[in-house]
Amino acid sequence: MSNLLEVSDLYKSYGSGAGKVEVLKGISLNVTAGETIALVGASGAGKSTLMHVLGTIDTPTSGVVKFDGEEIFKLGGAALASFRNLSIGFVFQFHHLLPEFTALENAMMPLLIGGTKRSEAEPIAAGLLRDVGLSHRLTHKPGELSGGEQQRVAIARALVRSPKLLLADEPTGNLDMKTSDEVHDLLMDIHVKRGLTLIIVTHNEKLAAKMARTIRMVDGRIS
Ligand SMILES: Nc1ncnc2c1ncn2[C@@H]1O[C@H](COP(=O)(O)OP(=O)(O)OP(=O)(O)O)[C@@H](O)[C@H]1O
Repeated sequence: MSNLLEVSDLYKSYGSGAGKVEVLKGISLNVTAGETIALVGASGAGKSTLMHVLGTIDTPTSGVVKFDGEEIFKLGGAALASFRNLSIGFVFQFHHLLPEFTALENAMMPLLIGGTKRSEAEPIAAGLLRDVGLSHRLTHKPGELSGGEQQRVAIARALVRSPKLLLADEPTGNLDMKTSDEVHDLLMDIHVKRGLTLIIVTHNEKLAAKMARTIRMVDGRIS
């Protein structure tokens, strides 16, 4: 299997001088296309920071990230944004849905932002909402949905552009156990059906055990 991600000697620090915080301290890692990875470690170890850099919503201080062989941080601003929108889906602990839009509108937002016509975006988003078990909630706004349903909408939105990589940062950290289990099963189901590469930050041991590989971070390094 080919590598989807090749990460070499990644460093990330914030601030400067006496206030400098080194968060990532030389991370090297390969991720095979279609792999599932649990990223675990104590609070403050740098897991979210690594996810943000892999997802290109933050930039490394130094080091190289190759996605499908391409050095992504060599891309300029607009090209990088377009790469991110097309290739990577994100699910966060808090769903970040737009409250004034319906489930369907939220799910199709990345397509609309990418320039797809609404008439084309709608059936794609509706199909995904059906896949996550929400065909009966298309016109509900986030405030009218349960926590698990909101997270399902966020998952549909993350998948609407058929990304190769799904990054999920504590996707069920905010949900009760039963709802978490349902969302975990959904993520695994999506991985199996789509061959999606999945990296999940989690403190949930049951979820970590479902992933093919566990990567443990300790103080900015892979242990
Ligand atoms: N923008 C920032 N400026 C300064 N320090 C930061 C910034 N972002 C993160 N940090 C610091 O980097 C360290 C790692 O944070 P990060 O959120 O990556 O950890 P984590 O492993 O995801 O933790 P948790 O499990 O609690 O979410 C923390 O000490 C944090 O305070």
